[in-house]
Amino acid sequence: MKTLKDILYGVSLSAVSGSTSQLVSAISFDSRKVDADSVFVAIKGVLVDGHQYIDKAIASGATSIVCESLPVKMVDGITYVEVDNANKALSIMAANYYGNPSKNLKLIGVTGTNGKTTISSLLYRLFKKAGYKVGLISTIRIMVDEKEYPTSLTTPDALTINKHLELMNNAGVEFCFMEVSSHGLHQKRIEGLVFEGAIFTNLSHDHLDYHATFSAYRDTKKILFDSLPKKAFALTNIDDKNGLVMLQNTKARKVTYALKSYADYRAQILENRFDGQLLKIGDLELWSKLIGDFNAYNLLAIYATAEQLGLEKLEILRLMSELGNVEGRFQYYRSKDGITAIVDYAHTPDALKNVLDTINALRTGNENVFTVVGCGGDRDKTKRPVMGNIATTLSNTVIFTSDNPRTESPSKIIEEMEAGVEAQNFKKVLSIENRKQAIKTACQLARANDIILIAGKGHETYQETNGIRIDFDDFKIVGEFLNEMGK
Ligand SMILES: CC(=O)N[C@H]1[C@@H](OP(=O)(O)OP(=O)(O)OC[C@H]2O[C@@H](n3ccc(=O)[nH]c3=O)[C@H](O)[C@@H]2O)O[C@H](CO)[C@@H](O)[C@@H]1O[C@H](C)C(=O)N[C@@H](C)C(=O)N[C@H](CCC(=O)O)C(=O)O
Ligand SMILES: Nc1ncnc2c1ncn2[C@@H]1O[C@H](COP(=O)(O)OP(=O)(O)OP(=O)(O)O)[C@@H](O)[C@H]1O
Ligand SMILES: N[C@H](CCC[C@H](N)C(=O)O)C(=O)O
Ligand SMILES: [Mg+2]
Repeated sequence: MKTLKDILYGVSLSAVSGSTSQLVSAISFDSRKVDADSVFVAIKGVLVDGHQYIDKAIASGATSIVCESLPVKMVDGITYVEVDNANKALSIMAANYYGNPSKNLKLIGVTGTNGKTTISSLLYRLFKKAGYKVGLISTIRIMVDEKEYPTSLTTPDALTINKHLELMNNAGVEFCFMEVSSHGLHQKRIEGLVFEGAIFTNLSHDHLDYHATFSAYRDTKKILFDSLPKKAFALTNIDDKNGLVMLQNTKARKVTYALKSYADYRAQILENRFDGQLLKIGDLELWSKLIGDFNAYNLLAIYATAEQLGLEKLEILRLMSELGNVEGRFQYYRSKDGITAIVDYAHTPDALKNVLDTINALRTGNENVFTVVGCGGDRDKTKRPVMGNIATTLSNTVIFTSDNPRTESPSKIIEEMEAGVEAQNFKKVLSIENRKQAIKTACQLARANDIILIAGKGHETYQETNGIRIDFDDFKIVGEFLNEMGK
């Protein structure tokens, strides 16, 4: 066990009342999960202020408190520590508690609006194929080499991150690829981690409910690059207009990638087909099973990262040619009649446009494109009309439906999506609240060789309404309907 003093190493303290030499059994930031002899960190959250639960934490066994303002009435025998930023303190404490595990492996953070899961998951697979022990912290899962752990956030809280990094240390993991979300950065979940490199994918409209402005959202992403040490690499996509912004204040080695601009790593798309694409990377060629221009960017970022981490060029390309799709990212099913059903996690305007552009570019004749799409409840409302507009502009028929309504009214969300539809496209729209019914209708309407895109939920296996999750799997459902209908 460590002492409170050891755990607080590196945290800037503004006041201390009581002894810090006591042993600490655990750290908690939730009064409902406090162990005896633990330290409770009071966080000012989005919904409530953790400071109001300090006494409850003490009643449950906490013997020390870390908070942003000392309570007026302090309990005898309890140590109180005041800090400027409790989120930041929690993360540094978590790293200390678990023995700073990020220092014992090469940790690479991936940030940006879209592409984080794709890039980190494929880098995990590539390094596994190259024979290394590898870790992954992603939206879909956490992997400690070959052992899988469930996760519910893209970037988990600092205790969860460091706990799994310690497991990775114990398993001899050399490289860990981790998604770094803007919420994670803003809430300082990654403070105290030491990165070997960072990757920026792109920046587009998302989470503007949480970050007040687009520039605030951008500056949050930049924190990852600002915090890199000198020996790390900072890899950025300079075809994105915010790509260079990420490099402005970094101490790390600056490395760029692009398809359209002059960059350290360049690629050209030579051929794009439904079963893959041919890319020219530098003066070498790569046939990849991943399709779409957006995946060309992801593949180039993967190639550049692998090279920055010391893998050999030809070996990287050989391993990359074996990589297939990540679950729920352009995952497709071909029916007996040649209907293609694509399940994709596009839940932002940019992702939806990219996926539909990719589909339209691959159409060879007069196939119809049916899009089934919704927008999440309790999430950025401003993206709803924009996604409604994109879906109807780029498809022949659109079925607006529900995607995790959470505490909002599903019909209200659909109305907000409909508000973005241009008059000439009204005739293309059907609105069916029940997602299963919406998918069934698309299957009924589709004729041989048509294309059905089911967007927004990707790998998710549930639909969440008012805190209740029911099993729901787009990919399984669409396959079953097409099969049942004998199409
Ligand atoms: C909006 C948001 O990011 N919320 C995260 C935040 O919770 P919060 O600030 O709302 O917490 P709160 O409920 O206000 O409580 C404040 C504090 O009081 C404590 N508390 C509360 C009640 C009580 O009885 N006792 C007690 O001690 C809480 O434990 C907390 O420490 O901190 C929690 C602990 O780390 C997170 O679990 C929680 O994620 C929620 C579940 C969430 O849905 N987050 C999403 C939006 C998110 O983070 N998404 C990103 C981005 C995904 C993407 O890029 O698309 C992600 O990284 O997943
Ligand atoms: N490089 C890219 N540029 C634009 N769109 C992309 C890119 N890569 C993937 N997409 C699209 O965005 C969707 C989400 O991709 P992915 O899950 O890799 O992103 P993410 O950044 O992890 O998202 P999240 O923020 O939810 O964790 C994909 O299903 C695809 O439609
Ligand atoms: N990580 C994202 C995923 C959104 C996916 C979509 N299916 C939704 O539920 O809104 C979020 O929590 O905002
Ligand atoms: Mg992700």
